Amino acid sequence: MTHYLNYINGEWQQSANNQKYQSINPANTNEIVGEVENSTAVEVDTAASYSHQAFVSWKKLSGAARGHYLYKAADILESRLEDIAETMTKEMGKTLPEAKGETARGVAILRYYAGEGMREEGDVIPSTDADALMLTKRAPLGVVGVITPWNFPVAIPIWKMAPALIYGNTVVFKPALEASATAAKVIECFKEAGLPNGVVNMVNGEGGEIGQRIVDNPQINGITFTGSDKTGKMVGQGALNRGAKYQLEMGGKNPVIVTNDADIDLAVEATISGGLRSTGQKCTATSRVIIDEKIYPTFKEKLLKKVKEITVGNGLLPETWMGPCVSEKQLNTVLEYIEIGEKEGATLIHGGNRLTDNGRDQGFFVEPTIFENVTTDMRIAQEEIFGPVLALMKVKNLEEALTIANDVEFGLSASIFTANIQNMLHFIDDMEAGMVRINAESAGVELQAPFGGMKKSSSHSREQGQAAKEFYTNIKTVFIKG
Ligand SMILES: NC(=O)C1=CN([C@@H]2O[C@H](COP(=O)(O)OP(=O)(O)OC[C@H]3O[C@@H](n4cnc5c(N)ncnc54)[C@H](OP(=O)(O)O)[C@@H]3O)[C@@H](O)[C@H]2O)C=CC1
Ligand SMILES: O=C(O)CCC(=O)C(=O)O
Repeated sequence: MTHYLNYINGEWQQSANNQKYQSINPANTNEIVGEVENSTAVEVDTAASYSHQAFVSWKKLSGAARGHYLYKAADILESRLEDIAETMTKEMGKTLPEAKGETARGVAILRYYAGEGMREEGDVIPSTDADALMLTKRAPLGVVGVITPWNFPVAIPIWKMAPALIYGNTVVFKPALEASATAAKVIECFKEAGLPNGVVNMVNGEGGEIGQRIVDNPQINGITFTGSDKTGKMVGQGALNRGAKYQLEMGGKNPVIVTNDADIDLAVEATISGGLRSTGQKCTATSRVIIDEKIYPTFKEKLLKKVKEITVGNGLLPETWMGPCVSEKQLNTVLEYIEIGEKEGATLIHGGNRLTDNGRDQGFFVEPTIFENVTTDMRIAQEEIFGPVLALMKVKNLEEALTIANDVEFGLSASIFTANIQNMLHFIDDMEAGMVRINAESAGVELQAPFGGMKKSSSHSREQGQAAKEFYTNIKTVFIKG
């Protein structure tokens, strides 16, 4: 078992309280993947203080110089892709191909933002004074607190830290405990890329202690968070109270609409991939499948046939298609929602059980689960489950499908499967979601495009691509008169 320390001011450091957290393998709870510090608020304050000092010279570097460090970190991450992906699979359960894909995405994100150091950062705006020059330029926020979940332990920290750094901010990072060993391996890449001391810091520990102190520490000027709706609200309120800038990415209840002219095989593939890959633990995962009644029987039959072929097991095994839930807590949440669905009167047509046979008794495995006769008022149609559970809903036409699709508090991602251009245009205009996808699954994010949701899914900000600049910088309007 490897022990990972906090990373503060360029050094691996122990927490003063000497308490540890053990990160276990959700496919085999006998295996401890790593041990990290279970730190206190004191370490956050120390990290924030060094980060604040490092900011002074980091922001003075040219964008190209900062980009150089990110290119180096990308190369190191790429050279360790196999090891980091394997740690991810062992630590949070997603299959090895998915973990490798995510780590490769981390490399690509680092390179994208490294290049950003050489791109334009403002506009020239005509002044009403003919003798003046008016322009905008970007100023970094200062120290940025990065609070991340366990479901994308490489991609999410990197899509937050890389833009923070390239625009001249320094970072105090708190990864989710369930993915803390993977996070430490990512931080090793930054260390070995030679970033100046204090520019990137990582403090491990519980959200209520470490995350909360990031929210409250006055030296932290901006906070970026991905996670649950409940915690996100607290983070946003805490930041607002002390005037820190904040950005929140939270839940989803993402629909896929299948119209009567859709390519049914394609829609079935996308429903399975979007809803069940990563064991349904994506904020962009499909959870509601809204199907035209004319094709409903065919769609259902094809879906069931394919879902029955899914192999559930340890994500390191080549034959596994779906890994375990990340933790016992998450497994219990999923099982609880399955019970709620049955009590509410939905019909369970596949799955619904924990899997303990064939050596799976030491893991948090659950069957891929499908309900039908789900109505929009049910909790399984309204609340984020974050597990491999699909709710089938039958509708008469696209109008009804859109009404149901929009009848939730979330608005992150949504898909439609149709061959009709009018249906596509109607969906693009009237679907209340930050990402609308046509003939493609609801999950899936491209690093160069804005990512974020409407309604309760986000703080109405966007991450990734050029959109990241809006959060990690402040605009300065400059007026120069000769
Ligand atoms: N949008 C998304 O991508 C995600 C959504 N979720 C949703 O959230 C549910 C619960 O998952 P969970 O992991 O508990 O999500 P949380 O929102 O609790 O965790 C996300 C991050 O916030 C930290 N955190 C916890 N409490 C606080 C706090 N008071 N102040 C600041 N930071 C805090 C966590 O730390 P730590 O966990 O280490 O204590 C973790 O790093 C899931 O079932 C799912 O519905 C979960 C993960 C990702
Ligand atoms: O779909 C993806 O690749 C990213 C989803 C995501 O950001 C999340 O689940 O938190």
